[in-house]
Amino acid sequence: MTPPALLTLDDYRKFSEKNLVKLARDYYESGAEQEESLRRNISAFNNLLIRPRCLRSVENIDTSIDWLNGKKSVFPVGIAPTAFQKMATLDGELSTVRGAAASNSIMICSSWSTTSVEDIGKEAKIVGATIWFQLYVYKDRAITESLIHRAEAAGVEALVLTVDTPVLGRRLKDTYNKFSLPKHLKFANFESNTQAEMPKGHVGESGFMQYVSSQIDPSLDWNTLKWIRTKTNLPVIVKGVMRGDDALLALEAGVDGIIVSNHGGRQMDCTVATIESLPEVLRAVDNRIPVWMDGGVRNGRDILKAVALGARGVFVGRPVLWGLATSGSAGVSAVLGLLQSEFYHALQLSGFRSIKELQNDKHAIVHCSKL
Ligand SMILES: Cc1cc2nc3c(=O)[nH]c(=O)nc-3n(C[C@H](O)[C@H](O)[C@H](O)COP(=O)(O)O)c2cc1C
Ligand SMILES: CCCCCCC(=O)C(=O)O
Repeated sequence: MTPPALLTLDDYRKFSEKNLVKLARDYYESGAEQEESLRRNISAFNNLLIRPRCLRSVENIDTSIDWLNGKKSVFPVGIAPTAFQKMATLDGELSTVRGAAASNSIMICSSWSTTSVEDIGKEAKIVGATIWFQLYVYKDRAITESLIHRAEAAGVEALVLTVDTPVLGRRLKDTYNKFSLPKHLKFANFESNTQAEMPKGHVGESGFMQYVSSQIDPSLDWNTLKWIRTKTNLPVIVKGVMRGDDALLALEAGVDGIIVSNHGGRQMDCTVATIESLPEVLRAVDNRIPVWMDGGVRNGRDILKAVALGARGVFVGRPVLWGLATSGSAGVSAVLGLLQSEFYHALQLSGFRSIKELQNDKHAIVHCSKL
């Protein structure tokens, strides 16, 4: 069936809901606890207002940006890692990587994918996509080390260490639903490792929470990051930094980039929004390494605001799942294409012809409290 006109990401969200069973929909949509952070990530963008320039000849706009170490991206939006994509569509992560390639975006693959990193890597080579690999650190370091080496061999270009998940946030809907990976799906990076195999079916309160507390290392600290550094020559990016002081520690630990993130409001609830944390992290980093953000980006104006503050780019999580559940790889590239055209349009309407020009204008946006 041809989907109706889908004009906004919210249209994709609503349309995709029909294609998802409740267990999957709740898992994808949930935030932790009372979902304050989830809502604030989105609403905080509204406190930033754009100050448009006029009469600036906006016929040609350059949305490209140096994404990492000189590698260009045609527009500043990447795909955040999200687990268990085969709950959204048959081909799961393979559809996402195809959608990423079709829209010249980059994909961060989750440690907890339902397609192995090797299979995603093979497909990425065929379709010409850039992939990074997101890492969770297991109590059993041999599992973590083997994941790093497998990701390297699969052709990933950077490792993304998630640092906001020492333990799992309490997502109430998942607990009510007794969420676990549906029986027909695999925890694909761990198939051969029964130790790390997630319990199947509805066990106890949430099979997911049980698995995390038995396997994931809550003692993760800055030394763990140094240990990871000794295991790979790939750039290491930390995802989940929310404060300037932690950004300075990340710099000291020698990271190659930071993603300001609160895990889409799925971990600690009642946090500041990521767009509110971004300026403090940027001040601390002072242009020494790239800083991206994710959380609540839902249109081209949000991208403009984050980039105007100084972000190298943004990542989107749930919107890609909505595209995936709407129409597989075509849906992913449609969602990314929509963001790209909205960003282009927002630059035109506000009189900025390139990201450089936007970032050089220190008054492009204003916080509403300053009016
Ligand atoms: C269903 C779902 C699964 C996620 N899985 C992962 C994951 O495996 N690893 C990770 O680092 N972050 C994970 N995240 C967090 C995202 O990478 C990202 O931080 C968040 O979705 C950004 O917010 P947004 O959904 O508002 O764009 C997940 C988020 C969602 C919604
Ligand atoms: C160590 C926690 C693993 C959570 C995996 C998936 C995820 O990040 C999410 O559901 O959010």
